[in-house]
Amino acid sequence: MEDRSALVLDAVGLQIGGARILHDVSFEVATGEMVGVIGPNGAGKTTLFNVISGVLIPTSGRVLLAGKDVTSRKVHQRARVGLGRTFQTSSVFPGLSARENVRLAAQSKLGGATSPWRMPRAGDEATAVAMRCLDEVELAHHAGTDAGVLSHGDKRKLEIAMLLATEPEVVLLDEPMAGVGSGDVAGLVEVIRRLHRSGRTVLMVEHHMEVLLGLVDRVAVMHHGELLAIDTPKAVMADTAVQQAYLGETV
Ligand SMILES: Nc1ncnc2c1ncn2[C@@H]1O[C@H](COP(=O)(O)OP(=O)(O)OP(=O)(O)O)[C@@H](O)[C@H]1O
Repeated sequence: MEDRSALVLDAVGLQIGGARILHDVSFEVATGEMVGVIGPNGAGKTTLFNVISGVLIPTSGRVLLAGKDVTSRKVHQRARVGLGRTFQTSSVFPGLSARENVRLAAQSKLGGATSPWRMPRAGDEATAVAMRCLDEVELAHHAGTDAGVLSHGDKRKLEIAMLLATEPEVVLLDEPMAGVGSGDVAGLVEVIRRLHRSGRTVLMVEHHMEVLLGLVDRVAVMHHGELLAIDTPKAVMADTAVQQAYLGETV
């Protein structure tokens, strides 16, 4: 399976001081697959994302992206191999329009220069990419709107558009539903579903269980820094070890 895997975690461990934060985590995500990551508070989900994206370097084990060992590579180097990530907290520039936000992300991919008058052609191309990405997340009608006044749901869509502008093959979504009003959930779910249908590989941490279970192909369950289970949503929810881990919490 390794050669058709977009992402491989091979016995990944992270020790900080005396604390064992991740222990022997191994799983593979196939190209085009969507996998959800769940687990009780403090289970290690964010740390796992940090290890995959290069924010943290594991103290043992390997991380492979598209077959390449990226274990010791930095965040921007992993981006070059096709990894993109959104964060729990909003990363948009509130005083810039939605289009400008995506255009800057596109420009960073197209050649680094963020000054539009120095690279007019790249600027035009970046604007075209920005409009295409905004369209993909159903936000084209807000292209000229300041990002700061968008609803939480639209800000999340904008972050996904900014991510798409960097053309990632593997997309990490960190709690995309966090802070999103109930009226915006369905639209955002549709955008994430479309990301998946377009052939991208998606890994998503999400506390909104109903949303997650309805979207993903498989669910990875973290508990005390270990991978407790990885299977279809139905099989995972029927797993007694998983139910035990969530005892006292709502699954
Ligand atoms: N830099 C650090 N030093 C020491 N302990 C840490 C560090 N970072 C995280 N931890 C601990 O590692 C564990 C896993 O944290 P992590 O944030 O990855 O969990 P999580 O599953 O994302 O939790 P939540 O659902 O609450 O966001 C927690 O017990 C946390 O306190």
